Amino acid sequence: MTQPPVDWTVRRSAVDQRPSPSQGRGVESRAAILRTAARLFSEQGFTGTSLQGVAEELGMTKGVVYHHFTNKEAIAVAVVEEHYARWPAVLKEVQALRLPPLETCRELLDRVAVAFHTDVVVQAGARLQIERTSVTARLPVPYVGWVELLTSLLREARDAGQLRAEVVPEAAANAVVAGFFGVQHVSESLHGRSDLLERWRIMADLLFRSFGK
Ligand SMILES: CCC[C@@H]1OCC(CO)=C1C(=O)O
Repeated sequence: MTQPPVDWTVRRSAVDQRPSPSQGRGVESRAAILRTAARLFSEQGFTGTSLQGVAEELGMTKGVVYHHFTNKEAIAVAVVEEHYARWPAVLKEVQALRLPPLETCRELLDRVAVAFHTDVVVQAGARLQIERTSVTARLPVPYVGWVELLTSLLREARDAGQLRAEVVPEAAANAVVAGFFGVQHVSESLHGRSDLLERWRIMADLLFRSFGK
């Protein structure tokens, strides 16, 4: 059974979001602004990044940036939205492998770990969520999409007889989300995510071996 589409619906912020351009140079400019802002947010944080700084990095005027985004908060919301927008395609790729549910969980998060290791938009989204109280706009609610999806997958694993009898799918899903979040945060804080994949492998082995029969 394929999982219901995860509700990664973004809770639209209070920030006025300009409509995304539909074609041509506008699309490229908006994408370039997001990539550059993501790099600066990831390196310097939300308060350490200015819209002026994003424009200067791109060799653009502030006016061009304002054409796409009403303010720095709107850029931050768009970056976090792009962070979450990565996951449905990863889920679809893994589902196409038609693995058993527990292996689908593991494979999915192994690929998400690679994205946290290499994708600056994913990295920026994670940092902005940690700094969310400094972002004066309503960011998407963190973690809940993953808890929902992993609970669904682990219920399938239970129903397929893959889980030990005492493993409660929702509790296990929350443990996986907390474990993944913690591993990527510790790796980023101590080693700039250089050892993220190894740290995740160790955590995932412990978690998934404790779930399985
Ligand atoms: C997959 C674990 C949860 C994930 O880890 C970092 C982060 C950023 O907030 C997450 C999220 O909001 O879903």
